[in-house]
Amino acid sequence: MAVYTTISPEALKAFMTQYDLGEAISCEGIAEGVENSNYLLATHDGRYILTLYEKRVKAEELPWFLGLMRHLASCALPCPTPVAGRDGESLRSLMERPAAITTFLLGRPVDTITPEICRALGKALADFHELGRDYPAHRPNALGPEAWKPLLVACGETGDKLRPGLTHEVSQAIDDVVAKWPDREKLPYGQIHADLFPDNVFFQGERVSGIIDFYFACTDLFAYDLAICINAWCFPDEQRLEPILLKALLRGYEAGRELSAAERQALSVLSQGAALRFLLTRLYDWGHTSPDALVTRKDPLVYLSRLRTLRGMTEADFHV
Ligand SMILES: Nc1ncnc2c1ncn2[C@@H]1O[C@H](COP(=O)(O)OP(=O)(O)OP(=O)(O)O)[C@@H](O)[C@H]1O
Ligand SMILES: N[C@@H](CCO)C(=O)O
Repeated sequence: MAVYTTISPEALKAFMTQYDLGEAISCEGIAEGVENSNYLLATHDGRYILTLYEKRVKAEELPWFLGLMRHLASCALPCPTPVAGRDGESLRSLMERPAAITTFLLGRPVDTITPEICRALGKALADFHELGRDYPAHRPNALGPEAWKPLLVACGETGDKLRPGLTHEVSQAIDDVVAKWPDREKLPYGQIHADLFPDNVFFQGERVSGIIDFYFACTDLFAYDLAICINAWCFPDEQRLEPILLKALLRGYEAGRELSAAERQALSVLSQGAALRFLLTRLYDWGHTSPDALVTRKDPLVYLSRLRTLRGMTEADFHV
């Protein structure tokens, strides 16, 4: 569930007077998602998403995220566009939370990941990177390699309680991956989504019809974004990387942007880094979310299995 903040009818009515969208006909909480409170808002004008930003998203960073969405949508990438009120502002406040209305996108996340789906996803990711080049604003990746050790420390004993020896294993993996991490200046970088998981991509048939959830987006290596997708889309189960899905993802990506030899070579270590990033944030949430909270905690150990698989692979395995 992700409705942390309930909106009173009076507050919604007053909020809507700031827009040219007509009155709200309905405003229903959306169960999916974990970070923010999302509502499906119907007005006489159509359907929209109303988001109240909660804990993890910093209010001062919202203009960067909304600006990126606005920029990419204006370049015809299928992503939500922030809707401006009469005063031209799209970021405002509701129920004492930062809030914004964005456009509604058609389509659904896929139930089954196929090579065709991975190919389409890869092309959409390359489009994201290419179109983002004209968005000059910079946002450092707050969950990049420098963040991993402090995050592991902040997890305390959660890791070892979940799987004895986990903290030591992850600590060693961090040291190893950080030592091999590519120099950012040597690989192409720009705006990346950084959380392009299957629940954040809508499809109509085999066509990508929506990319949502921009709140981890940042300025980082393009190939790292691809490495995140390898983790999230190419493992049909906890630990088996399916080469056919990997090949389709890379081919799809290269239909939009060619990878350099250095990027190909870096995919192995970048994929291990991506596995570490999601293992660590899931572990942190595991230890910091009470089991009776209304949020479903995501299993960190899936990413331990993936990390192990990726550490057993060679650079050549990514030359599919
Ligand atoms: N622009 C949109 N058009 C249609 N549906 C949307 C849109 N944005 C969000 N949704 C719906 O709301 C759900 C939750 O959105 P989202 O994934 O952004 O939640 P979140 O809590 O902000 O992020 P997270 O996935 O990181 O927890 C989505 O699964 C989708 O069903
Ligand atoms: N995609 C993340 C959740 C937060 O965006 C995960 O699966 O761990």
